[in-house]
Amino acid sequence: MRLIKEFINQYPLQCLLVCVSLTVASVAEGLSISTLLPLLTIATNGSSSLVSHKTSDFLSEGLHWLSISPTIGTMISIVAVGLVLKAGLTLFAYRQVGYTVAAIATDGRLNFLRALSSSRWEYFLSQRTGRLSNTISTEATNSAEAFQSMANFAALISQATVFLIVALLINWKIAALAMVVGSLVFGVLKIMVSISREAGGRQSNAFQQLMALLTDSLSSLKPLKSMAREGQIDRMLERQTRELNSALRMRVLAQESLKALQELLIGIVLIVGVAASLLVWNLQLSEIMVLTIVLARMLTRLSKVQQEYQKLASREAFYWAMKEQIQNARAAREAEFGERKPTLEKGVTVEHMSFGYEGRSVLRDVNIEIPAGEFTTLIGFSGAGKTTLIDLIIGLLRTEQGRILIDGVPIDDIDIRAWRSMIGYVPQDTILLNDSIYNNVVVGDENLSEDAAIDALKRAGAWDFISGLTQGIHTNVGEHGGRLSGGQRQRVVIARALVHRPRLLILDEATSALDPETEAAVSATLADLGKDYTVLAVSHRTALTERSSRVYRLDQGTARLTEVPARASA
Ligand SMILES: Nc1ncnc2c1ncn2[C@@H]1O[C@H](COP(=O)(O)OP(=O)(O)OP(=O)(O)O)[C@@H](O)[C@H]1O
Repeated sequence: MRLIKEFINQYPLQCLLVCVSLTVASVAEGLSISTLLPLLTIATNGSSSLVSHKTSDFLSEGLHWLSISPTIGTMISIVAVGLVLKAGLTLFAYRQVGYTVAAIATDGRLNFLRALSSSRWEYFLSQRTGRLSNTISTEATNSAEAFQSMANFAALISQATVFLIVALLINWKIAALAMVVGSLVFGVLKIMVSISREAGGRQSNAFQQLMALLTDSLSSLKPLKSMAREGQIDRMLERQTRELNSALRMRVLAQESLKALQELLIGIVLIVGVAASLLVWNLQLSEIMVLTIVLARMLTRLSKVQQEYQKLASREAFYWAMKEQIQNARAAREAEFGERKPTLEKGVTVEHMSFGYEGRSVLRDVNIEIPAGEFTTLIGFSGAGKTTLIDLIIGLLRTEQGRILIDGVPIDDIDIRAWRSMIGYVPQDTILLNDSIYNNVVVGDENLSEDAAIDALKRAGAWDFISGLTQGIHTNVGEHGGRLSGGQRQRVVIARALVHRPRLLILDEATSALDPETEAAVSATLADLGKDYTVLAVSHRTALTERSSRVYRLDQGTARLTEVPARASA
């Protein structure tokens, strides 16, 4: 099976440790069981008909070689040591399995997150949020649990093999016959494994669709509910949920049918075997009893092997789905930039820049200057390409048609992460984390102190309202920042953009989601920041255009310098 090979390649040491300890554990168990038979023989004063001579001979030769006499005490000790060894090794193996399961889930999640954060911006935008969270949760968990199934599968195979050897030592003809009939039974039931694998694939797919749909719907639920149009979403969600339910039912049916049929067929095999042994081969009842016990255990283990294989098959789909997500994100990796450290003493120049999405032209021969230390504003109709131009300056988008120069150095030659770390970006949508104001400003950066956050909040004009809160900077902002007003949220986002002391401040319609009064107040704060930073703003607010030394209007894909910044409007 492909997944088993994959796990062996990815986690060779863990697989080896698990495999060796499970095998030795099974041998230890086999040794205890084979010792039980001669022990019974001795205990029943030599009624050797209970076991074959081979089993006793094999054991007594071993004991003789070790210079140990085969007394009841020795035998009991061997049984006890075998059982303790088995328990210890099984514990060791399954502890290793548990650690590996956790490692597979963690590695999968981290690999996916790293690949995603290094992917091209266009690729990231094309992903559905629900699909991404499904990879992190359901697919990562099920992929890891597939390893658990693989370990159970290996443990059961080694136990079944040991029971088979014991059975062969007792009566090889009957053991071989049971193996042949058992194999036929499992061959017939293979179809259930295929059904499970198919159901696992359907389930993985249905989960992906449901999570993607759910996330998309939740974000647009309010307007749809307000217009009483949520019914369509309900119907789509219901359809996906029913599809998931149907896949789950199929998986359960296949699993339960397999168990029930296995039990039935194993029972029939044993009854027919006992009847044939008595009537055809005329074996003694005691020998038949021992064989029945050993063979029943062997067949039960084999049936569980098939059940574990079935679980492995149904979890496999999740592993490959996650792997595909990681590979796709890696294939969409951002192209390499250069290594030159950026400076911003003179400014940013955009020269003859053209850009389009999927062959559709958006920017045509754009030329603009963003002088260092000055306030530059972009205006233009919705869809004119203002955000696209900003994304090109940040290096989120790339084009070979035209150049962006940072202090005269082409952006392609620059260490792009160093360049981005010189940027403070304030977007239109203020999505805050459900966390404290402080954590929303520093966003996990341990190098940023509380003093730095307070300083940034003061510069963003947020300190007045924060100092009035009981918990101050440690106040939780609620889901999506719902405990703050729109203006307060936006000021926290501005502080986030200022806290790492950027050189270039990019304001992408940073005030347009606010009501006029708040917009005017926040715009005044932003205009004031123009004293200390190089600013590139997308805005039609007079407060910002008035503050600008240059205003470019983007129209029909081209940028023109407008002459009356103060009156600029779309
Ligand atoms: N990821 C994308 N894939 C395909 N087309 C896109 C993508 N992003 C933007 N576009 C298209 O490019 C054009 C310019 O979009 P852009 O967001 O740059 O405009 P804008 O001037 O910032 O608009 P607005 O003022 O409404 O934010 C639009 O027609 C938009 O549909």
